[in-house]
Amino acid sequence: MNSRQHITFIVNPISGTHNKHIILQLVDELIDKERYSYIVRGTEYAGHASLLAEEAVRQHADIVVAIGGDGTINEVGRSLVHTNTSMGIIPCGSGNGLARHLHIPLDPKKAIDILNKGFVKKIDYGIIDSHPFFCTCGVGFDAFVSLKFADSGKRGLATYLENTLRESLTYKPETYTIENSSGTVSYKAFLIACANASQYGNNAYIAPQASLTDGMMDVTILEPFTVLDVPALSFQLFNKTIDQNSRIKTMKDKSIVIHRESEGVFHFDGDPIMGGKDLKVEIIQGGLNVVAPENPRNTMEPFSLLQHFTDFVGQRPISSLIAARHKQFLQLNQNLLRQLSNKKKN
Ligand SMILES: Nc1ncnc2c1ncn2[C@@H]1O[C@H](COP(=O)(O)OP(=O)(O)OP(=O)(O)O)[C@@H](O)[C@H]1O
Repeated sequence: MNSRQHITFIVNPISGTHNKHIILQLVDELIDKERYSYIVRGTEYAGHASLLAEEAVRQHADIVVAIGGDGTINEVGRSLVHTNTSMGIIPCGSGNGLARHLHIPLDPKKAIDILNKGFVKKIDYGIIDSHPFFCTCGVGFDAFVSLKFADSGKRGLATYLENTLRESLTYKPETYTIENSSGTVSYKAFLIACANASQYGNNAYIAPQASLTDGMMDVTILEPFTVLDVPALSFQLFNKTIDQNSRIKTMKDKSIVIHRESEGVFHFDGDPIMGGKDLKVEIIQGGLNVVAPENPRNTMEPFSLLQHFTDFVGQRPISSLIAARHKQFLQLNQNLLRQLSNKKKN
């Protein structure tokens, strides 16, 4: 009798910065072959990971491991929710928000070790306007930034951050009405982030209190601010204290509806898309099984703000980031961005 569990590894060849051949060699060397049999599938285009994961579920794979970043995880995860197949992660993206929240090590050898231990936990996921998300989704500058990010690779992450901060000073906040379980509230806001996980990735904590297992969404609303607020906001974003800033309002709920002045962009796990004026956002409790550290505290590194900031800005070339977006998708995003920028200027 074959009692081994089966893993399908899905590798996005163009995500992040790691060399995927080396990672696949490490998988072959280090995966526990007494515990697991496995196959490797490579993605050939944006969206392919979802189809490969669906196929793995049909073939009763026990675990599908996403080798990629949050975009790949989103594609894999959406096919695994409410199934008996768990998701594993070997983080290889540029942000790795979900892996970081789960304390899955960024070192591939250690991430494989987590797979070998095979501890499975249930986590929540969210849905915005019928698009599943696992980390964050949002509107306003949040979505605008995700469009900028898609356009940022050739200029480097530091330039991107600088441009983003500069753009933030001219970006016009909009008025949003949020329907939640206790009523209706209106905010003039720069961005609204709805978080399942606590960070965007790169240790930028937009919702420091967010939990993946509480069945709740943490909503962070950033009200209009001035240039004088930027240093504190930036510091607090990386220091896990942005919720203490006076420009920030927070709420927790299972489900909200965001009404905005006009249709426009929103993002789910950093991928921008056009949507209508009214967006329903909800959290589905415990819908996804993930292989993760059993005791995250043991895998946590000491908190260092400098390290977090360096992680975000980095010294590394990010030419691979631009390649990390499917060309057509990038084109679409750039068009949306231009439309949005023009709208904002008019
Ligand atoms: N073979 C492929 N060719 C082009 N695009 C692909 C291919 N496979 C996957 N993609 C797309 O690449 C996008 C980026 O991948 P992913 O998000 O995993 O990496 P990343 O952007 O570097 O990481 P992060 O999201 O953590 O910042 C995904 O949204 C996915 O749709």
